[in-house]
Amino acid sequence: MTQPTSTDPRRIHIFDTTLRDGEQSPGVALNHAQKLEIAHQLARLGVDVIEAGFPITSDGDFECVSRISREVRGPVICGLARTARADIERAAKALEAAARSRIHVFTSASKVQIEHMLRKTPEQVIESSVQAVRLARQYTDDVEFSGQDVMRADFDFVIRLYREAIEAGATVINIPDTVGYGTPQEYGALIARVRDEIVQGRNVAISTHCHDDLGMATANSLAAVENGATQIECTVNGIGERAGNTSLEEVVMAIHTRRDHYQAQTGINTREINRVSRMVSRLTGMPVQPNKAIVGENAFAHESGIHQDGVLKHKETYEIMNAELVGREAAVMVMGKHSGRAAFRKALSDLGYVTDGQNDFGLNDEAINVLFTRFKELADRKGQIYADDLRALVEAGAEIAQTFHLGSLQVLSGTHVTPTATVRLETPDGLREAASTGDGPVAAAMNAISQATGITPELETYRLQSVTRGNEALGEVSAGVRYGGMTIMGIGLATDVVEASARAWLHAINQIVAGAGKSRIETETTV
Ligand SMILES: CC(=O)SCCNC(=O)CCNC(=O)[C@H](O)C(C)(C)COP(=O)(O)OP(=O)(O)OC[C@H]1O[C@@H](n2cnc3c(N)ncnc32)[C@H](O)[C@@H]1OP(=O)(O)O
Ligand SMILES: CC(C)C(=O)C(=O)O
Repeated sequence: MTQPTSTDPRRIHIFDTTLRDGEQSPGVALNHAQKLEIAHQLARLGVDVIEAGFPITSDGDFECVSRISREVRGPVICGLARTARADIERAAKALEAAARSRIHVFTSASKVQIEHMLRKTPEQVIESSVQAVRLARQYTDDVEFSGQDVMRADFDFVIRLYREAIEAGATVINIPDTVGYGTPQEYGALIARVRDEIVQGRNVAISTHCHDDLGMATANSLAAVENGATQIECTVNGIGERAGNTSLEEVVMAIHTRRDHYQAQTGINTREINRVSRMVSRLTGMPVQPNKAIVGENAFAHESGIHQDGVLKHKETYEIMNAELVGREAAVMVMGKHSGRAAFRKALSDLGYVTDGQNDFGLNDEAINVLFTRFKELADRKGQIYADDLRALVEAGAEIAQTFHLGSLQVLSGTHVTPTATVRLETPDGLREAASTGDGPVAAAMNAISQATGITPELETYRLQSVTRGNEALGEVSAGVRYGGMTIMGIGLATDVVEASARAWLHAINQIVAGAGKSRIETETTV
């Protein structure tokens, strides 16, 4: 076996407590099948330890830890226990079938918890902890010891408590900031003290267990790594009691991405991170916030034109890690009102409308500019623009040179008024305006356009469908018209169905103009 050298990165063990502390999230209760599914995925992810449950809690929890012990191979399987004999014996029983098992014994370290919750003296806490660790060691060589709430405890007492636990046989000492009170500097300093005063020279691992009450769980865990911790307790998506625990994905990717700084590595197969995140979110019913680091929907998305342009030119301008590395698709360009021409062009190219600058669909630079203006108008109203929106946009508007552009449309309609529409069209020769009534707002808009253009086709077919998602979905109108012996299909697209109808009508008229020639329009306009 190769001996590690002093320059090898330190190995940080990932202790996953999604199934124990994570399940303590208010409202979450996983059944056996769900826990087993998550445990198998955690094994694929490559965590070092799975805290499978707290077996004394219920027969169900006991049975679940037993099943995971029987069926999941790879990680150490751990069960939680208070310092009570019954808890330890129950945990030991549940872990019997595990290939490698750990009993995790915990007490309390802070004055407030010792006095008001345990109702013991500090000496009694030390005594019961020593007894508990010794008992646990009768069942396994791997015993973890925790004193809850260390960051609000007297640090001299913490040092005494942990020294006694190590003497009694604890092999991992976990330093929990149970209520998320510590700052990175304070927590790091305590870990350094534990390392220097009681762990130095012994085969005992220092572990972190941080809560996110002040949003510092990840920073605190990493501060501990900088000061000698070699195990991080964490949960997928950071779920857990109250504001949750340290996020597994955050610490793992921080250590990976900043290995220059931490000089450390984990055994996690990072490509499984996204899968486990989605699984835990689905099974717990806890959605992941979109801006959540690493696993949030927006974590690898770029929406603003300047960022999109930068990323298209060189990914590293705005990315510190590859999305593929955590099992996600390459960075996504979200098309919206902040997007610029570079991203718009790329999106059209991805959809096959522009290839290597060549123009397969009649999309020359001018056409792209026209579409881009239309895209911005749509984005202002609709927010996010999806691929289907872009397809519809191109197919509705790009293939012909438009003589008439819809400048504005106003429609008055209701239960006791005659529907009336006023349109303003932009043409190469200036503005044209007209107003008209109709049986409904759509007919009024079409009549007004016909008046303004001087072209009145006959409407043969009319179809309205929603082409995209959400409340602000684009409506696409296909209007089949007859004019001069020809059937022409006009397509119109807008979030407003009357506007989509007007655009379809105008699209058909523009095709008529393109086919018939300018003199014909002028003639008809004067009629
Ligand atoms: C920070 C953490 O996440 S710790 C883990 C928290 N997780 C859970 O509590 C989930 C599972 N819990 C349960 O199902 C129950 O609380 C049980 C089964 C553990 C205990 O249930 P009960 O016997 O009804 O006790 P109850 O929950 O009301 O009170 C907890 C008892 O444990 C004692 N206790 C708390 N921590 C410890 C400890 N580390 N060691 C020994 N006793 C402890 C309390 O002092 C209290 O004892 P008391 O009843 O003599 O006052
Ligand atoms: C059991 C301990 C480690 C715990 O969950 C905490 O202190 O938050």
